[in-house]
Amino acid sequence: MAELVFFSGTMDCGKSTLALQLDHTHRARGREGLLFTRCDRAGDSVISSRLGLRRDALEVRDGTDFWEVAVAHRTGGQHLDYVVCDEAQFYSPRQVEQLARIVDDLGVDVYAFGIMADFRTRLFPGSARLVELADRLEVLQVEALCWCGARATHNARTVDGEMVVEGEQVVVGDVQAAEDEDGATDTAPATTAVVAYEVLCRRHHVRRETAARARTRVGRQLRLEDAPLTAGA
Ligand SMILES: Nc1ncnc2c1ncn2[C@@H]1O[C@H](COP(=O)(O)OP(=O)(O)O)[C@@H](O)[C@H]1O
Ligand SMILES: Cc1cn([C@H]2C[C@H](O)[C@@H](COP(=O)(O)O)O2)c(=O)[nH]c1=O
Repeated sequence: MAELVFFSGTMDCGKSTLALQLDHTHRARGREGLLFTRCDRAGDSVISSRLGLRRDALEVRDGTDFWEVAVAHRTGGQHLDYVVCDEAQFYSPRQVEQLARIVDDLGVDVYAFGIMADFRTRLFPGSARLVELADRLEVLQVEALCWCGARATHNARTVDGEMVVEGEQVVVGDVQAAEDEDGATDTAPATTAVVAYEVLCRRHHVRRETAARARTRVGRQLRLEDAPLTAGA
């Protein structure tokens, strides 16, 4: 029986990689599918993974109707066994309902991949609807890690290196810029605010303690410990 599966996890836990692997495996067995994404970091109409894999995909827009696309595909004489949906957190609840209908009325498997919650720890509307409707929820096996070594369960947004808890729900971006060898973080010209993301455990998300902030705190402690005791101190 066809099913709607929601594979979810934090940013950078391997969702797009798994989406492309799953498509490859099904295709290799002669099954035919359609790939969809919305606002991938790499640009329009592509699913990209940080491992370097990338494949063309159909870009989901506000007006995309999955039911109509699937029916037109079949009416055009093509097979449709499964659908892979990346960045599904950006889909509207109505579009998720269309995906469920494809499963139930057309017998097509739908594999959706996305993050559950935004940087404020609030569910994306599309992800909430997926949780409500999916036959199965799968949590990815490669667990992203917080800087402290604990399992990362939350996505944090930073603006110019500082964690923020207010702002637009959707801002396409990547996990923190790579560090230079000297430990300095890459930054854009001072006039452009740099939005980035970092995965954290709940404790550090609540405390707003990013890796950079933790490093600053430790550095300050070390400097205090090294400071010579002055008379009367
Ligand atoms: N250079 C690398 N070598 C091995 N694995 C890597 C490398 N870069 C990224 N990864 C793996 O890829 C994962 C991110 O995969 P990706 O599919 O882009 O994640 P998501 O779609 O969940 O954001 C990382 O968690 C890590 O396991
Ligand atoms: C937390 C959060 C993330 N986003 C964006 C940032 C990325 O473009 C995608 C997630 O991509 P990934 O493949 O899972 O790394 O979502 C956002 O717009 N708002 C947020 O709060």
